[in-house]
Amino acid sequence: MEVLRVQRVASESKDASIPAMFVKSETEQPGITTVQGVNLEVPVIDFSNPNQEKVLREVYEASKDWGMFQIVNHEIPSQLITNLQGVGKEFFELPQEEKEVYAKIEGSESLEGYGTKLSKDVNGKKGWVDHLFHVIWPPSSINYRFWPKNPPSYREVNEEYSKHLRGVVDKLMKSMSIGLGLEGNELKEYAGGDDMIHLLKINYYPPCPCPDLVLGVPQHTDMSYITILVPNEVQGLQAFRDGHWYDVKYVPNALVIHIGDQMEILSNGKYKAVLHRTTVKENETRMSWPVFIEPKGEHVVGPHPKLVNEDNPPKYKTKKYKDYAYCKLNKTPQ
Ligand SMILES: O=C(O)CCC(=O)C(=O)O
Ligand SMILES: [Fe+2]
Repeated sequence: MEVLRVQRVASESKDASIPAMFVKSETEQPGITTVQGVNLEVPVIDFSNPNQEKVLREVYEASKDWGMFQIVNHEIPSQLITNLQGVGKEFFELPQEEKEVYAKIEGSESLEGYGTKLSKDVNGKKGWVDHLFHVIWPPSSINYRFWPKNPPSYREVNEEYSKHLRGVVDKLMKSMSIGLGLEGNELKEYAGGDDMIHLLKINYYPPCPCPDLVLGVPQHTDMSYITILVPNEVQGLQAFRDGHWYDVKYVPNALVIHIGDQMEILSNGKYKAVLHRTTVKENETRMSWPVFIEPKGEHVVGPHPKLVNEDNPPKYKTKKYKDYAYCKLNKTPQ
């Protein structure tokens, strides 16, 4: 049996019709639910600002008020980002059979591999997106079976990106720690230190004849501590703010940072996980490269002990991350 791949559906949807399983209900359709003509300008933080006190303050405010911000001058060379995008794009442009070599293993609990989300949303609808997931850090958790061998430079480019990204993770975790009144290293240590998993996802959103009716990724908060995302130049990320959906402005060379559930929990609610979703375009392919920074499954997650006391009791349960993930993915109460 042929598996469903949105890239293939897209290539076969040349007229203005698409299979009904992708058409969202009116309460979700972006053509109806997006605030038109307004780009949400989430805070853009200059990481290289000589006034590092200001950077700390900006990271703190954005994590608390928005749950999302963009960073520029982050020391990841723009050529490296271009290369990361280039090798990812080359992979998705390979013939279908070559991509299927990396397909997610059916029945496996791991997210790793090439695929299309099989589960439908609450209304039984699917997203207009395919993806590839693989771990890029730590080395002991990497399974190269899911790293494309074609293009040949895929591995080298991704390893180089991962190396640079670790510096950004450290700086973000340190800033967020200080923002909460902790020592610079305390948040990362409690979160899992250098054992935290860096899980790369590549989203591939092919052109869609009716972009107003579908969503790429439906509304969600990420489960991670933080997510660091490189988009291509095709706008599509939306954030929910003050009760409405807005397009997030594309900023060249910026990394988009999302606060995820685990950071909200770790901070006992001080930092907010951002609700977001993606739209697609009629004539352009959108791609994005989020890296989810998350604990290992066995890691116990909950509010940092120094952030709770009698006056500020824990707002979230303490449990293993894998149990948290199970409840979230199966939509059972936490
Ligand atoms: O493509 C994007 O900009 C966001 C994707 C996303 O939210 C996700 O994959 O979790
Ligand atoms: Fe997300």
